[in-house]
Amino acid sequence: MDTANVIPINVGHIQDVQELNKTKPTTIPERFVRDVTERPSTLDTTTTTDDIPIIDLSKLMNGNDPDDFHTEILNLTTACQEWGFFQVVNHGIDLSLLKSIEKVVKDFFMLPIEEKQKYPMKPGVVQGYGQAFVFSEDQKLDWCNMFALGVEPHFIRNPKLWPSKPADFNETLESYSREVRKLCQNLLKYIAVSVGLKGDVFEEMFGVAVQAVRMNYYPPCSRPDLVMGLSPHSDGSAITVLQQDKGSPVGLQIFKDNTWVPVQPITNALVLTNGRYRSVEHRAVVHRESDRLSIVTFYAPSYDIELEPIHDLVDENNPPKFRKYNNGEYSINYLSNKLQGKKNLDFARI
Ligand SMILES: O=C(O)CCC(=O)C(=O)O
Ligand SMILES: [Fe+2]
Repeated sequence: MDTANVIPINVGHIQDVQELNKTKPTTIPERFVRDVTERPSTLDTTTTTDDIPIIDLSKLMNGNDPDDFHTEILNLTTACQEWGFFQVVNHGIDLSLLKSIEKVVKDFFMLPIEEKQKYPMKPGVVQGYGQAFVFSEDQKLDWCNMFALGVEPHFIRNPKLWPSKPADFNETLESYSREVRKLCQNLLKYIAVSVGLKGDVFEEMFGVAVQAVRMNYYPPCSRPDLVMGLSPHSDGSAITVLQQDKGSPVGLQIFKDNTWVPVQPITNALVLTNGRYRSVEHRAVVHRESDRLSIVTFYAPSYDIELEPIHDLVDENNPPKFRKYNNGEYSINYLSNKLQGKKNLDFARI
């Protein structure tokens, strides 16, 4: 996952936004101020959160009521086809575990900067504490601190980056990641079914799936209109599960029908289906007074897997839109470029 050894880069000084915020700056440093066309107000939203699809996983898992199952599969199809995104309820993960992970992650971000800097995200590397996806000195910075860790399989972990404080961080992240992994596997099963494939098609295709977590902390900003919490992008994973705290009333936004729609969710984003299901473009904005935390799990095929559109979804009327590619090469490409809308898909687009 680390690309530092391959590409020599100069990212300049990256200010820590929490520390910056503590100084109550009267003006926002230039490096965070977005060009007018990239500010949060562009293409602002009229759609409301109520429209965002909600999937009740228990209706799919229980299998008690065939009508419920069928309706929910149709909901899933619409969600993946038209949104590339949905919220999941009755997902089976203990609420106490969701609260515990939120607490340890928040406690981590509240540690003194010296403590957090024991786990630095080096330039061009995606694990550790800092800002990912920064590759040049003149690139604008996001109003966000990140802490990212590889979780599974074990060889992607950098044990030196797993923090010793708060004391129960590692154990909680392990339990949480186990549960989220099961959720990803279940969602992928029903996503396969929703597109007319066998439930285990992704599990077989993925090999030993890669799982990573990125924790994002967005402090308040006196000029939320000028900065971006997280630049617009779509994720590089097969499926993403996003948990966010109730901190700020604004935060995650998804791009739909040319507007940015705000969300309060657990979510996902998808590839592999020859464009039939799309991954949603999304971004995060920040708030004048409230902070916000998100915990994002990325679940993706093994790096050594060759991926291509599923044959059953390709025919003369639907020719392949993506070439066959190695997922490790795709991941390196994704992680060594700044976040830029859906540009990452150009890597494999025909
Ligand atoms: O904080 C959020 O809501 C968005 C996070 C996100 O999109 C990511 O980490 O990829
Ligand atoms: Fe994302």
